[in-house]
Order: sequence, then C-alpha cells, then structure tokens
Amino acid sequence: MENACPLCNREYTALNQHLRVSHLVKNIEERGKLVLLVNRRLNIGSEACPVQSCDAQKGTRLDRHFKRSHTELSDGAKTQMLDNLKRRLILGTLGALRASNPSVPMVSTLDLDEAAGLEEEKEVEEEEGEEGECQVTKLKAEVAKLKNQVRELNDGFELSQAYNRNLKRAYAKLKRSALKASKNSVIFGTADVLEYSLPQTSAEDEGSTDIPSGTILCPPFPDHILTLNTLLEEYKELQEGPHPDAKLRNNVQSKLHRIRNFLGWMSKGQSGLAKLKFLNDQKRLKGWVGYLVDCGMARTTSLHYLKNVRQFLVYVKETPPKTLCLGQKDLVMSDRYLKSVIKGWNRHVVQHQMSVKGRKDAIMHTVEELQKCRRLALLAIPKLLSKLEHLHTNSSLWKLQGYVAAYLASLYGHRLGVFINMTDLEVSEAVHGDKDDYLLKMTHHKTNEAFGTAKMLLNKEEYGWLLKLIALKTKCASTTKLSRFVFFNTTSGRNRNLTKYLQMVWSEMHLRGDVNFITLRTAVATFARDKHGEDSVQRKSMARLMCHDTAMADKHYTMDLSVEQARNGRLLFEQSQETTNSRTRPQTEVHDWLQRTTGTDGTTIRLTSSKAAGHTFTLSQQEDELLECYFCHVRAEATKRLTSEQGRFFVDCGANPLTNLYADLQRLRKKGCGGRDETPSSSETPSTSTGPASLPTPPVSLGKQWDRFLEVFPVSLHSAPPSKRLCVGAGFTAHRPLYRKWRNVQLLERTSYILRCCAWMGRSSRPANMQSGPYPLYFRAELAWASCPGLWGEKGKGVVATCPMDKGDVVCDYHGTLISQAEGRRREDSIYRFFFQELCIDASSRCDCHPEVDTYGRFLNHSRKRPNLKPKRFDLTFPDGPRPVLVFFAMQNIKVGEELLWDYGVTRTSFGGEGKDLAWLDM
Ligand SMILES: C[S@@+](CC[C@H](N)C(=O)[O-])C[C@H]1O[C@@H](n2cnc3c(N)ncnc32)[C@H](O)[C@@H]1O
Repeated sequence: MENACPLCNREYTALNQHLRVSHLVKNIEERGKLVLLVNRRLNIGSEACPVQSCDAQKGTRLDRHFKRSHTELSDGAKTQMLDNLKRRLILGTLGALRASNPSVPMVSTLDLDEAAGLEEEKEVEEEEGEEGECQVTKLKAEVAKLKNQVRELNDGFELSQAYNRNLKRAYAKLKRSALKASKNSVIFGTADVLEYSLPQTSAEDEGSTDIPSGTILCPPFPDHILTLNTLLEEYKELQEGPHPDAKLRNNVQSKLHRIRNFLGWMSKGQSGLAKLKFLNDQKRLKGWVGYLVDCGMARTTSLHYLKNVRQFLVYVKETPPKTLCLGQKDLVMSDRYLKSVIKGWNRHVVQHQMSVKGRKDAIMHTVEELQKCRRLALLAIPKLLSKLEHLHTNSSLWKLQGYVAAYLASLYGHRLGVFINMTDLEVSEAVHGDKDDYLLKMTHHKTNEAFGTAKMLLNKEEYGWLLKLIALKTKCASTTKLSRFVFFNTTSGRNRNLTKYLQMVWSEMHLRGDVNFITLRTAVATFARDKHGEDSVQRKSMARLMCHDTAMADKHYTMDLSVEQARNGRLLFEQSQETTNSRTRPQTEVHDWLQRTTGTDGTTIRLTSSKAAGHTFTLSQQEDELLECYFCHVRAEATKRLTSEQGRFFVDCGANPLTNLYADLQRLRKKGCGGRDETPSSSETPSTSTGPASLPTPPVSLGKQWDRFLEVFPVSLHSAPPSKRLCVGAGFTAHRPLYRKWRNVQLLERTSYILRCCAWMGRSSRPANMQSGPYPLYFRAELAWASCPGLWGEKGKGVVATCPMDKGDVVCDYHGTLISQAEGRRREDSIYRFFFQELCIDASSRCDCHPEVDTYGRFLNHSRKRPNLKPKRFDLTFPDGPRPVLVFFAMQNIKVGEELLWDYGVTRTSFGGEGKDLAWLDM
C-alpha cells in the first residue's frame, strides 16, 4: 500500500492529519518521522552501502553507487535494500528522539518494536541456524496474521473511542439530570437518581429499536469468516475500478469501514455467518438504524452509512456469494426499509443544508465589497512591488501574493487550486490578444477533467504583476532551486498558505466577514446568476471560465433568492397565467363601479367578484369623470346590441371583457389624465364613424354667444363647467343651454380621449380577441406596409407603424395556411414560410380565408440587433376547433414611422451555412 499508515496499516492521503487525529500523535517531530517512513523522502546519499560484502566508502552517492556497482542485484532487490536502509535510519532517529525524552510524549513504539524484533530474530537465527530460511514463509504468514490483528484492534480502538465519547456524553447528561433532580427534590438524593437513571443493557436489548442513548457499542466485524472477507474484497475491487486514485481508494476504504461496522452489528451472536442469513434480520436492522440515531452521529454521516449499506445489499442480491442462503426476495424487505429511512433522512439533511445556506447567505460578500477589494488591491499591488524590488521582506511578499489573489479571485471566483498551481510556464505561454490583453490557461485544478483549463483574461497591468512576481523569486528564494509556481513559497514549492494571506489583506482592507476562495467564488457565481439570469448565455460562459457546473453551483453554493428576485418571480407566475386564464386577474364588475364610494382622497372601488374579492383601487376625481364618461357612453354603446350583458365593467368594442385593469389604468394615467389637462387638437377629434352612434352631436353652428362663451370658458378634459353666477357675471344670459352645450363638447373630448388613449376600445390587443372571427386574422388597422418595391432597398417590402404602440401590444399575427414541417419542406422554396416547433405557416400567397386582404405578418423584415417585435405561439379555439396562432408582440414602445422588425432566429451559419452570403442576417 502506497500511503499506508505505519501504525495501523490503513491507507490515507492526509497521513499527517490521520496520525494526529486517529493515533493522537501530538509530537510534531515524531509525526514528521512517521510520515517519512511512508514517503521515504530521506537523503541517504552519504550513507554506507548496505550490501554486506561491499567495501564502498561512506560518502559516495549511494544511489549512483548502487546503480553502477551492484549489477548482481535485481532492481527490485536494490529498491528493497534502500527502503530497508531508510527505514532503519528513520527508526534510528525515532529512537534518538525517544532518548531525548521529548516534552510532548511519543505515541508510536515502532523503534522499540523493531529493536525487540531484531533481538528475537537474532535468537531465532542462533537457534535455528540454517533452518531459518524455511521459516521465512511461516513468518510471512505470521506477519499477515498479525497485520490482520492490528487492523482488528484498530477497528476496536475506533469503536471504543466512539463508545468512550458516548459514555462521556451520557455521563454529562446524567450529571445534569441528577443536578436538576436534586434541585427539584430534596427527598431523592443524587446517588439514587444516578442509580435509577443508569442505562440498562442486556443481550436481548441489542436488536430492539429502543436503545438507550450512548450505551451501545457496535460489535466488531467477524474477521474469521472467509466468505465475508472475500465478499468485501470483491466489492472493494468493484468500487475502486481498474485505476483508482488515492482519493477514490480513500472513499472506498471509508465505505468498507461502514459496511464492516454494519456487518459486525448484524452478525453479533449469530451462527452460520457464511450463509449471510443474518442480513435479513429485520429486528436487528431496525436496531442498527436506531443505533445510528442514538450514537450521536451527524445525520449526514449516518446517511452515508445507510446509503453505503443499501448499495452493498443490492450488490449481494445481484451477485450472491455461493454460500448465500437467502433468496432474491429475502433482501427486498431490508432494501425497502433502508430506502424508506433514507428518504426520510434526506429531508432532514436538506433542511440542514438549507439552514447552512441561510447562514452563508447572511454573511455573503456584497458586490460593493468585491469592488472595494479590487480598488484597494489595485492601489496596494504596485506599491508592494516597488517596495519588494528595493527591499525584500517575507511579510511584504505574502501581502503581495494575498492582494494579487484577492484581486483576481474577487473578479473570476477561481478556486484556491487554480492560483496555487499556476506555473511560470503557464504565465509565459499566455495568449497575447490584439487588445494588449493576455489569456491565461491554468491546467491543474479540481475540475480540469470536466472543464479543461481554468481561464483568466488579464489586462497588461495585471499580467505585469504576475511577471514581476515571478521575477521576485530569485530575490526571495532561500534555496538554489527556484519554485516553478507563480504563488511560490521560499522553499521552491507552491504557497499553500495563500488563503491565510488572502484573509490577512482582506482584514487590512477593512472588509467585512470571513473570506476564503470559496466565499469569493460563491459571491461571484451568485452575482453572475442574478445579473445575467439563471439560464442566460452570459452566465454559462462565465461558468465555463470559472470551471463550474451551474447546476452544481445552484445546489451547493449560497444562491437563495432575494426578496427582489422572489418578487420578480411572482410577477412571472402572474404573467404566465395571463394568457391562459385571464379570469384569475382582478375583474371589475358593473356593480362595483355603481357602488363606488367617494371620499376626500378620491373615489374608491372595491372589487367583489370571487377571484378579486378584497382588491380596491382609488381614482382621482378626473379619472372618475372619465370612467363615468366611459361607462355612460363608450361601454353603453359597445354592449347595447348584446342580448345578455355579463356585467363586466371594462369591455372592448366587441363587448369582450377586458381584465387587465391595472395596465389600462396605468396607460390612462401615463397619457396624462392623472392631473395634466390634455385638450385634443381638432385633427384628433374622432370622426363619428369611429365613435359610438349615440354620442351627443357636437354643436354644428355656434351663435355669437356660444363662440364668445367658449373663449371665456374654454373646454378641456378636466375643467369644470362655469357656474350660473360666473356666466351671469360674464354677461351671458342664456346660462342653461350654453352650459349643456359646453358639457356636450367636454363629453366628446373625453370620449375621444378614451378611444385614443386607452386599450378599452381603440385596441383590443389581446390574442384571445383573435378568436372572435371565423379565422385567425388580426392586425392593427393603423398599420400600413410599404408596398413600393425599391423603397426599402434590398429588403423589398416592409411594414411600418402608423400609430404609436406600447410594449406588450399585440401587433399582428403571421397569417397563412397551417401545414406540417414536413409538408413545408416539401413545397417549393418560399421566403414567406414560417417554421416553428413542429409546424409551419405558409403565407406564400394570399390566404383563402381573406383573399381580399394582404395581411402583413409575412412582410415583416428581419433584424438581429434591433428587433422591436417578438413572435409567440398561442393555442386558440376557433369555431372549427383549436389551432395554434403566431402572434407578434411589441418588445418596446414603438413610434409612428418605425419599421417593424423581428429576429428570424437564423444566422449565417444556420442550416449548414446556407445563408453565409446574406449579410443582412447579421444586421
Ligand atoms: C418574410 S420576407 C419579408 C418581406 C420581404 N421583404 C418582401 O419584400 O416580401 C423575408 C425576406 O425579406 C428579405 N429581408 C428580410 N429582412 C431583411 C433585411 N433586414 N435586409 C434585407 N432583406 C431582408 C429577405 O429577402 C427575406 O428572405
């Protein structure tokens, strides 16, 4: 085993940590020597040759000497001898350390064991002489057996540690309850309470779910059962695959440990273990799950146990060992039980993760902090560079590295690994862009398999920092060999303390909270999502630079929605339901209008329809007057031909209910009726054909008095009619008829205003309104298309707006014959065919349904960069059944005279580059 712990023989990648945590090796020197025992990085150049007969002098380079002189030895033998030598030397140093009686006591006894072993060997050698060799195989078997015992003891040791912990916890708990009891009652003494509360365990209890907390020790794995060992060995091989790396091996090791633990529990006290019947003991299984709950293990860890064990049971079920005495069905119960437990626990774990996320959210860096970090780093870095050029100090060097890393990480959010593994070569091989910038590609980082190199585009100044940092190496290095890493330490390696230096400069910049490369990465990724949108192309390209999977980031990073985002989300929900079910929006009924109340703040309308109950809105006096005008004249005219009126307050000219009250009111207010007086010019006055027929006829001939009356008391949308006193005061005698005429003119203006400015009558801009005709045909009467060939240059014909349109307005449909995609492709080429989803609308010629009208959806031209229309599919019901309709919406407010354009969604490279010569596709 490459990284096997010298004390327990298990494999570990973080050996130093393992020695400290699992074996409690506190003496740093001792730990260092034990690590050396594994990596064997010991300089033995000056040692004497270990080959007994060799008389090579001490001091010759041993490795070279070995290579050249001992050709009689195989390579394997040479390595073995050198390894033994190193081991002896290291054990010698351990012995020397022990002899120095170190203040931090030593834990390992390898040097002592070795010495004892040598003694024994000597004795054996003496006793058995030449027979010794025969004993070698025996001894090897003995060693293997002992190693097994060591492993078992280690398992036992770990378990007893857990036991110890739980015992301590139980004791503390008991102490607390004893204290409480003694406070509450003077009758029972502490001793009684303790005695009474001590957990009672017996062999029968073990399988039950009712396990007293912290009193159960998981029994050891039955090592003596060959079947189980083989089974685990095979399972291990399967899990590791053909080329396991150290990390995978570590993970598999942990998995096996959990499974062994489980098997130990299940098999305790059972017979016929090789038959694996014990795996189907439901009572015990439940007991084990109970144990996981009670032993104080974190939920996430115990979930690992459950998942690993379940996976193992599936493996046993699918590839049963020969000795197995269980049917395929037998393990189903256990599997189902574990599955249900895992499902339940997953919920807890997710809740836990959410609360961790919530905590992280609270401390996440803000955009301002990241900006401030870069601003200050930009000032500090040049100063530190010039300081280091004159006078080298390590503290300035670490600061410089901290600032450079902070600057780059706050922009790109790269992981620590990207920085500390960045090499001089990668910097020197950066691609020089034509804008004097440099593209750096870093190969060694955590997700390079999935994403390739991590990238950063640096400007000249930033790139210069890295070059200068590299140049500083010669001044700072304490060894002759220079580090090949940009963020270097003084002993020719990489700077593994970069996080520490990042934190140092972070607090120097007086920035809030704890920082590390992950917190910066989280913040950067969150801002990318928030700024550019969850599924935006920008976010994806940023994620590629950062080398992260957005789905992963969404799961693990702190990216919960802010209130603002949730608000926008709600709006989207509301909007998404607008077209499908407009009835869910607040509806204003006629009786709501009739029951409106007028107070000092204006008129209040309270909505009563079931979907809108409780909604209220307030109108100014002027709005109230306009709506009164709408109600009495515009709406009355629209609905007068209906046999049954549905009581909806807002209707369009076809008496179709309109529900987007707020949008319409907003429009009304925006156009100026919320206070600003607007008197329409004569050209804006509607002709009688567009206005309702029952509207009062405007005065045809005005007598002298009337002309003068209008001069003195001009009519406007919101002005009040003159009172009798004012009329008489101004010298008008016929107050009543003049007053009536004045009111009629104002009514006309108001009606005209409503027709012009509000969606209620002039525009029925809702896709649903297209259903009113026998066929989908919809376009705004105010539009005209420029039919003169040549007027539009190369474009041919096009369409312009002849009335202003607001963002969101329906403009027209793409009118034509609906056919299948396949049929569309079969037909002769035409520029008037619209393919969308699985369908195609053929508008090559005028349609059969409206042969007299040249509909203009098909004449809309393309713009990729400045489209103002957007097509959207609606499924509408027509008299002859449901049918999809393509509707163009205004993407923005559109002025009169603007050409209407939409993005065809085709580029020059689409369809195998069919349009590569069509420059207009790019425009
Ligand atoms: C659906 S038609 C649009 C109406 C067309 N201009 C006409 O005269 O009938 C599509 C065709 O219009 C032309 N076209 C559309 N947008 C254009 C643009 N921005 N520049 C030049 N030609 C354009 C292309 O020839 C395209 O195949």
